[in-house]
Amino acid sequence: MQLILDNIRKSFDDKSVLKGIDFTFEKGKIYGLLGRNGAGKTSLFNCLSGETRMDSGGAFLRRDEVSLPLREEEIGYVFSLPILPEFLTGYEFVKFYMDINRDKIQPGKTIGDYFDIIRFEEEDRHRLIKGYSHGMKNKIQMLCFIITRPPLILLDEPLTSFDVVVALEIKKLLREMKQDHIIIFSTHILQLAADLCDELVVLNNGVLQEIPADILHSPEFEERIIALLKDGGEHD
Ligand SMILES: Nc1ncnc2c1ncn2[C@@H]1O[C@H](COP(=O)(O)OP(=O)(O)OP(=O)(O)O)[C@@H](O)[C@H]1O
Repeated sequence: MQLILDNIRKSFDDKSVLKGIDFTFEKGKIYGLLGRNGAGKTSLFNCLSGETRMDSGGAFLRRDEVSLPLREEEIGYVFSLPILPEFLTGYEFVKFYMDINRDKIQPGKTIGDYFDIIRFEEEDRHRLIKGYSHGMKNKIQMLCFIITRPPLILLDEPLTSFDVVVALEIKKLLREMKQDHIIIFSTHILQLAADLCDELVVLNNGVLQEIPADILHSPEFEERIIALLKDGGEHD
């Protein structure tokens, strides 16, 4: 399975942010998406998920030689600022989410099993989401894609809100899941990108470019990436 991005363009007013994104992502890999502040990482994710309309171009999933336009239900999107119904408890929300996705649940998995996967304390499950920390909300968002297992998983800067223990668990989980999914992960933490990702891509000047494997594994990795990022791109 491949995700094919074909000449995606997006401008806000007269500011051109995505200037023709062409890239092919493969199943079985975790991709780190790097780029300076304002480079357009979130805009690209929003265009893929349908949150924002792209001006032109397209995104396609290719399976068995057949490419079809990417559909909303094929994407699990974890926002950097989680959007959840704050008036529900975590348990109520996850139960509701499981109910509406009954056909996608792995056989025999209970709501308790799912909470256990993300190491969510028993007592927290029945508290209102409103009172959850940022990291707890992110965990609940992650649970959504763990339940539905969509082919494409987009993660916008999520691991930064997790404590080291949870971050390690989530990293393990992503590594397990990558066999069956395309995972794209935006981050500013170079060490995390180097540690977790199989490939790195940089969004610079509105286009995506792959970072050669020799940079990823070189001892001057950080310096070389920073030089690449300084080369172009916007910043706040
Ligand atoms: N809805 C919008 N309306 C107007 N401008 C927008 C909108 N969304 C994004 N932009 C602009 O597009 C550019 C890219 O923003 P985006 O949030 O995609 O960058 P980013 O790479 O995710 O940045 P960061 O690393 O700081 O989160 C910025 O100049 C931003 O101001």
